[in-house]
Amino acid sequence: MSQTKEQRILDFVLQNATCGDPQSVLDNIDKYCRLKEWAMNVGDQKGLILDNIVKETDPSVVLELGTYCGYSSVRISRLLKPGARVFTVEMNSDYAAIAKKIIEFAGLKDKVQILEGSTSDIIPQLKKKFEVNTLDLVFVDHWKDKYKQDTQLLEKCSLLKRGSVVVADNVIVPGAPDFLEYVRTCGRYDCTNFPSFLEYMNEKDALERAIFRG
Ligand SMILES: CCCNc1ncnc2c1ncn2[C@@H]1O[C@H](/C=C/CNC(=O)c2cc(-c3ccc(F)cc3)cc(O)c2O)[C@H](C)[C@H]1O
Ligand SMILES: [Mg+2]
Repeated sequence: MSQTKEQRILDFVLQNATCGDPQSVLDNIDKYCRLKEWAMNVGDQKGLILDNIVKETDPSVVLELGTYCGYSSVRISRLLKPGARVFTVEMNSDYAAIAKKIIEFAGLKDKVQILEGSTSDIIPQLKKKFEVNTLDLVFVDHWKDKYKQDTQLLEKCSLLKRGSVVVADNVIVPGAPDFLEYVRTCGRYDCTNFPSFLEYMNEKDALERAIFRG
């Protein structure tokens, strides 16, 4: 059966990275995707900006929208204090399976819970089914036309509190114009743009940090 690109990324990690070493997992995914096959991981340049935001926030409860292969789940969870958790939502079961193996290889399975399904179904379940009170950090990196609706859903489900940090990837490329307009003008967020570059390319991209005012 012919392999998918995501299976090839997983194989490259299993064959080249060091088990239990999250940085070597990240470095090898970046190496493969830069040299062999491009893939839509947040990558090393935007990843460093994300690292700084995570370190500054020191979150106990993190939600990620769009796991894909698990690169940013590894990136975020490797920086968390003992007992802190990442919930990551992925609707594609093939990607969820790949991500599970990558997160486990990195030694981070106790910090990351992959929630298989659609954000529209899972976000409303976080409080009762997953015992979440409020979210300290949200990393938004799924379909770009769903950023705004899912941010509004987080608000509706009272999952954001004053100081909750929402970080969105790709606000330049592919872009999420309705999300940007919303968080910058609705009056409920303090927004900062972090210019960078599209993963593994020379094209400009950026992260947007939107801190909920409560
Ligand atoms: C109900 C649906 C919503 N609910 C959902 N619920 C659960 N899971 C969801 C939901 N919506 C999506 N997902 C999952 O998240 C992942 C999707 C990730 C999407 N990411 C991009 O499209 C992108 C493109 C480029 C790019 C840049 C330049 C180019 F030239 C080409 C591509 C770069 C980037 O950094 C990018 O992150 C995964 C594939 C998909 O199954
Ligand atoms: Mg992205």
